[in-house]
Amino acid sequence: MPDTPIATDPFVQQFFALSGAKAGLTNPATLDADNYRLHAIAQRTEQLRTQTRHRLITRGTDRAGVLQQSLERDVEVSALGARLARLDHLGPQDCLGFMQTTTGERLFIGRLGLSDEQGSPLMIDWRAPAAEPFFAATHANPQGLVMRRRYRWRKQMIAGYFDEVFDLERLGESTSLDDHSAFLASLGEQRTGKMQDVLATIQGDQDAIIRRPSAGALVVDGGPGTGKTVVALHRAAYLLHADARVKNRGGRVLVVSPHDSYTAYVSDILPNLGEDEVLVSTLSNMVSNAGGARVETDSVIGRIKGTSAMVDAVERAVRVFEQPPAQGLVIETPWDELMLSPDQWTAAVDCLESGLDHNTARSQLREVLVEQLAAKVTSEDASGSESRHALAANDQLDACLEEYWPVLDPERLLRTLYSNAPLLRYCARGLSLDDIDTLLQAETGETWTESDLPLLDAARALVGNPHGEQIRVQRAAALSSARTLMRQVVDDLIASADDKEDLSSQLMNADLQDQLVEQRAPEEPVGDVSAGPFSHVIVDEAQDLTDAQWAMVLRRCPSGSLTIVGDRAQATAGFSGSWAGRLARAGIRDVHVAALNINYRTTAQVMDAAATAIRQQMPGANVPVSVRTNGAPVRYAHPDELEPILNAWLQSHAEGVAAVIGHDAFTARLRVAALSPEQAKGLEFDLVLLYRPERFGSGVEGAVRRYVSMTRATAQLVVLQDPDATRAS
Ligand SMILES: Nc1ncnc2c1ncn2[C@@H]1O[C@H](COP(=O)(O)OP(=O)(O)OP(=O)(O)O)[C@@H](O)[C@H]1O
Repeated sequence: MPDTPIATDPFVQQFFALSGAKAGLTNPATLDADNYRLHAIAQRTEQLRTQTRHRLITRGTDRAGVLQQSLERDVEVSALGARLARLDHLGPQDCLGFMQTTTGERLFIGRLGLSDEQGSPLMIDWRAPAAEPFFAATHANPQGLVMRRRYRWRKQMIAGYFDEVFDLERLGESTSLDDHSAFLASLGEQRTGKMQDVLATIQGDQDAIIRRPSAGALVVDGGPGTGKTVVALHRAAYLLHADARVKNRGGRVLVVSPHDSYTAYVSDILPNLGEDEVLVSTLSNMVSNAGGARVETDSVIGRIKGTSAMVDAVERAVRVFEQPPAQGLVIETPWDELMLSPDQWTAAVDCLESGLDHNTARSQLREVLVEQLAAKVTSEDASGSESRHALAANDQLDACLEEYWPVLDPERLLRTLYSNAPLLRYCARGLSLDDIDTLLQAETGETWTESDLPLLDAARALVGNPHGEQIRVQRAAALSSARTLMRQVVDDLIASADDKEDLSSQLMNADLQDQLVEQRAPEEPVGDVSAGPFSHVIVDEAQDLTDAQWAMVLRRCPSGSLTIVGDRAQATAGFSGSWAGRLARAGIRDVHVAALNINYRTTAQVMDAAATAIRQQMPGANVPVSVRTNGAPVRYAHPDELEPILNAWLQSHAEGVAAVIGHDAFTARLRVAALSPEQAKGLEFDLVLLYRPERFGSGVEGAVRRYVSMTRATAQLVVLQDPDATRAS
């Protein structure tokens, strides 16, 4: 569509409310074309909203005739409802900016795509291939662009914009050359406690990672503040929209978060990108009904429970309860004594579907054994269905199953494994004898700890629901009686209908009857959504996952399509070696690594101090380069000065957020968080106060805690330490 400058047109809405230097430098007439397009977007979205609302009302009140039409109407009404919900959130503020190509075209880019009535694009969806140069063009490779403009929206108005020019000769009048300075200034803006929306300013190296195909395992490796989380979340939205493999596998994406504060911190980003369905969750929260797990305070126990040897031990423990009888068994029936030999038992087990959990396999095993035994009853004694019926209720067969394939409860199995010395020694073959003894001596309280949860998850996946068989039996009985009732109702309806042929052809349709019956039967237990499977899994702060946690991730991602986001220098337990080596140990091979090297969060002053802190223990740590070179110097003060420093900052800053890290007795207050170094991972604050960092621990662990904490600061870092303590940096 042509963008005709119409500065004099009073009906064109104005979208620019520029502040600061930009306001002074910009000639309003040069923004006419922008206003015109944004106005067109506003009008078109309003038009589509009105049309959709109208159609929804008309269809919603349609009196549909035959059943088929009524089903079609319901489907359309639900689709219209979803479309209206999307349109309600769409408007000019979803326009990220535009790019001008060497052919003179201006292409506007949006969070979603939108076309005018003739089908010409008003804005192109950011994930479409045509939008790629908007993010990817660089001075070295302008990708056919003369310039690009990125908007900075505040409260439905454009408060600023960043122009980048790639071809000065072709440039018209309408740009205000500011290259990176305005973008850099925007990085220093005060934070709100929620991750900011940065889609409009995604950088070329970040964009290239976001758009990588989903197959296999991609590691995004980068230091603090390099935009790994930004990339992770935008990649989730991109893959859901544009990656055929992810869409074909059901389009379910999981983002594994390191802790609940991170989940809350990033919670606006995906909905703002139009994705409400992505599950963002900690691994602990994915183990449902575990009764609020405690933090693991014993690091040795945490290490042991995090090993793959313990995951293997859980699996071996389940197999202990699946052993065939050593001798033949006798099953008494009203007609005869039936023999069940160990070989017949094994043959029955071989008939089971593969991949079933223990308790489901038990139900199937019972059915197979009933069939096998019923075949031994002669037809003179009983019919097939009589013998099957009797065997299904046979107490001796039940007793045999209870002995050789008992119903298991995952929680009890895990507690037994922890406390039963012979069982643990038999099952935990990959653990040293010392580790086994340590585990046997450990206190197992009533509540689980976070290090138990991956093992509990393994136990649940392998064992299944202990009440599953009971539920299946009840549901089968309810379905059977509902079907009988339905048949009677159908017969009665046919007998009294005027147009018998049409009604009977619809009602006798077996699918329809099944649907109606299903609605009457007790609900199938709702599956746990966090159990997966997911078509793609993104793991943030992946450097900290234990082998047992990786097993949890892989259980939910059978395709192995993973984005693994992390920084080896931020691994609290240390991370020597490569990503490929670490991940191979967790069972992930064929790994590709993409690096991010520019730090957008922390000023050079803070980053220098943090680099010194980490390099004391890890001389080769991959420390990123800060994009913002100016900033307040790191301030060092006595711990007693915490309150005065904090209060002075709160008084002089009406907005912004602060964090006190490492002070157990400090209570969080409005705009001030109280965190441990672990809880601070992934987050950021305008002001960070590091409380007695010399107490964060020694060696690599202590250095990593200090490094992570220091690199949370976007503007000011204050280190509060005793004067005689060694400097944290
Ligand atoms: N392209 C960008 N445009 C604007 N801001 C950006 C961009 N990339 C990253 N940022 C900002 O930089 C900060 C750090 O980003 P992010 O949290 O994604 O980094 P990270 O690599 O995950 O850091 P860490 O490992 O320390 O948690 C955030 O404020 C983010 O909004």
